[in-house]
Amino acid sequence: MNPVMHFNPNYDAVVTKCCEQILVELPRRNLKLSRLIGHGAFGEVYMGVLANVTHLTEELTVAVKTLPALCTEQTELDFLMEAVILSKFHHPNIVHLIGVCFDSIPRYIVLEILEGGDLKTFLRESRPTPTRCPDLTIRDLLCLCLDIARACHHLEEKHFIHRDIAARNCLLTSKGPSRKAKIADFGMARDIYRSDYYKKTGRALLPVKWMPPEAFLDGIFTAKTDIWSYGILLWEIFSLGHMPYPGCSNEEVMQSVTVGGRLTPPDGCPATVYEIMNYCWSGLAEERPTFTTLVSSVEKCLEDDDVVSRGLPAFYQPAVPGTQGL
Ligand SMILES: C[C@@H](Oc1cc(-c2cccc(S(C)(=O)=O)c2)cnc1N)c1cc(F)ccc1N1NC=CN1
Repeated sequence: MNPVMHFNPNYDAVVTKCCEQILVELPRRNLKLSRLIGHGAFGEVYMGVLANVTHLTEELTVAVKTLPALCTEQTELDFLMEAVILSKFHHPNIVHLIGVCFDSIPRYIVLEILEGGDLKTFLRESRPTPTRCPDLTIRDLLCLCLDIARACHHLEEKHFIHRDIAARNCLLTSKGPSRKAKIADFGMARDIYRSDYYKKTGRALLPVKWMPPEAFLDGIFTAKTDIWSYGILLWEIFSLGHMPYPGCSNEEVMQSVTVGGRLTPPDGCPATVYEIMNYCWSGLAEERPTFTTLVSSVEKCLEDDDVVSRGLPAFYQPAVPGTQGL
């Protein structure tokens, strides 16, 4: 059946109307796109310059998500829904939505630019090499963990399930020591919210390696889903951007995790940090911590000199840390 037939034009008209009241429409003439940053789920993402933002700032460098002119109504609504979701959150560790240009084609979502780029790329670029010591210290890594824990705590307080907490969906304000990490992509939550299950339920498209057993076995998503994913994100950060369960297929990971298999600690990972990871990976969802607990646990690690004073391995072995029970 043609999926478009499912549309209830009244519903979509209402959604569009109410969204217009929530979103800040920016004058398109004030926005100039410059270089291509990359390709998002919808279309291209550009760096741009927004003029006449306020009487205080003449020009503002921004990131612009574009929606291809040729797209379905479903994709249009997905794009709109993503902007609505982003507009709901105001937190120092969640990307800020500046506004939209929805008045004509091509449609734009205008976001604050995070010039440090995505967290996964940053971690991989920070790995020591035979000729270069590690750029990052344990303290640096823990600060990144704390930033995202605070963002997730904000979502938890608003009873919002993100469903895709992962390094690829986090960005950095800069690559330097003053860097801040922010959650900057809500695509998974948007798709489920719009019940576009067909987009995500194909297991190949689900982030299985970041999901707890009840999610990939029974499709059960709760606040405790994000807790498990956050534990995987901790492992991504302390492994400096390795793929979790390296070399394993989604099927192999599901089989192993279901019977208690877990990731082993990355090289140089402090025992107290690995304890937090395992707490997040409790098989029973109700035994996992809250983000309130996680924020204070990571803060405690930052205050513990025995933890933060440790160095990272001088030279990372190419062989990625193994995994238990796989
Ligand atoms: C939508 C896009 O948003 C942004 C990307 C970059 C950004 C991302 C990568 C590199 C650079 S940079 C250092 O070249 O300016 C800037 C900077 N700020 C953004 N607000 C994004 C958000 C994410 F959560 C994850 C990845 C991306 N994208 N989309 C396309 C590429 N990355």
